[in-house]
Amino acid sequence: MKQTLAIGSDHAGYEFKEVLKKWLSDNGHIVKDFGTHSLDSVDYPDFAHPVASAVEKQEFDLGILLCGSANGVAITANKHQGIRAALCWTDEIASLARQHNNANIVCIPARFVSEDMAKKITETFLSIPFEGGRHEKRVDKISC
Ligand SMILES: O=C(CO)[C@H](O)[C@H](O)[C@H](O)COP(=O)(O)O
Repeated sequence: MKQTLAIGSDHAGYEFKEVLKKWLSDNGHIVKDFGTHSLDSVDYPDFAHPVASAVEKQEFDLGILLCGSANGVAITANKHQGIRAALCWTDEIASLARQHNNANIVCIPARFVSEDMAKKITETFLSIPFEGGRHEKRVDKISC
């Protein structure tokens, strides 16, 4: 299924962001790049907040964020009420983030996964649906 995607990173995730952006576009997805646009050192919240806001406003189906460990972008994105950002370092974790948590932003630790794994994580995150059922009420209880 072709989807609309918001993508962003800091300098540590920049190279993988460029790879993922082209690969996703080549596969028919609509991808908006919220930066960063070079390897120059930047601050991850400056990119994680705009991606999270856009996904929260439902301007995009899903979001993709990258930084070195993915902790910075995940912590930032999860400040947004409508966001469930999941730190994913394997495709199995990415699958569970969708199936059980209905995550709407995948956070990829660019300094700790291969390019191939970053693609597998992304592909899985975009294709696996939320299971609902017993997970529905748990996800509903997240907001405070
Ligand atoms: O925010 C992070 C960790 O929580 C990210 O991994 C950043 O990419 C990292 O902190 C950047 O580190 P650098 O030494 O400034 O390149």
